[in-house]
Amino acid sequence: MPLPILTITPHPAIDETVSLPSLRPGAVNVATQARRNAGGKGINVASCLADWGAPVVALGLLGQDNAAAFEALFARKGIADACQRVPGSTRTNIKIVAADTGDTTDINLPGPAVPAAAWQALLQDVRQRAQPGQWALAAGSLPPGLQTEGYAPLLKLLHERGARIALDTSGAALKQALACGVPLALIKPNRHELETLLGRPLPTCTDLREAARGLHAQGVETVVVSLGAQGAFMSSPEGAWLAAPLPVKPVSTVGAGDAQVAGLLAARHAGLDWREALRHGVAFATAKLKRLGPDLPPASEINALLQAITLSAIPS
Ligand SMILES: Nc1ncnc2c1ncn2[C@@H]1O[C@H](COP(=O)(O)OP(=O)(O)O)[C@@H](O)[C@H]1O
Ligand SMILES: O=P(O)(O)OC[C@H]1O[C@](O)(COP(=O)(O)O)[C@@H](O)[C@@H]1O
Repeated sequence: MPLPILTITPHPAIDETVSLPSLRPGAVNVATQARRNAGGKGINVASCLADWGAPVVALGLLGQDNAAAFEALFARKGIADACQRVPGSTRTNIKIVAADTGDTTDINLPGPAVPAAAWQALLQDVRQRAQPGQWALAAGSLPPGLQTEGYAPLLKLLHERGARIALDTSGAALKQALACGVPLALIKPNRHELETLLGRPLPTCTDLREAARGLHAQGVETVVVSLGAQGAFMSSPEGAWLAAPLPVKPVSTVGAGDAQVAGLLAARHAGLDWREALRHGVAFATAKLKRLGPDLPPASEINALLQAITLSAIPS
């Protein structure tokens, strides 16, 4: 029985997606529809992994007053629910999808402050569950109460337990996590997040290659940079590649990055190499772009996308 993938989401969200014909700031905007679903980075990754058939345990911190949407998602997909419940409600993040431009505008709110005891309980649970060689993903921003110490205690714990650590976060949380010196198997910033981290623009593949070299020197095994409509870049111990985007008219870009992380993890969990992992990442993300919410289409659709992906090797 393969070890399940652990996803750890300290700051989940209910995503409220509001569809508009066009977004006019400062005016009255009349929506054509709205939908709410359980989300947040590690939750979305768990959801895609479960759709693909990979075993997954969701850890994190859920507000006890509106946990039902998450519980329903976990039950529907057979995701093991190991989330701590904290006082209050999980935050709601607003996603505005404008039909005319195809752009999505994200308004992400802060969740309730996390009591120290809930974070300690989460760390204790991770200590008991994580096994040598097991894939564990820490994902998303950090809620009020956790921003000072950041991801460091969690990453140190996972490293002590011998887990293979993937991290998908941004801003100060990413900077702090890299500074704590724990070796990471995978990070997946988007281009903007990596530019913010390094404080310089990274417009070309050469710039991305150079940036990845610096991250490898800091103990990051593989760096995947999602490039939106330009595809995705990977620098790994097996080589560096640029994956061309597949032609798609996105229904919403929310969760595309999370689907990409799920594809990367699904492939590595199945014993595939990094090159195949990049292909799975792009296929999952492309499939996700075609739909709202946290679900992937059936495996047959993903497999068809996998056949269409082209990778170009980037010389070192
Ligand atoms: N407009 C698009 N056309 C084709 N592929 C896209 C498009 N937008 C995103 N993707 C795919 O989805 C992946 C993740 O999207 P991206 O927006 O970069 O992630 P994030 O949500 O983390 O910012 C990209 O690497 C790419 O493969
Ligand atoms: O953890 P953060 O950075 O606050 O972001 C949370 C938001 O990101 C999402 O996980 C989507 O992320 P991606 O579009 O990068 O895949 C939403 O479900 C959620 O509202």
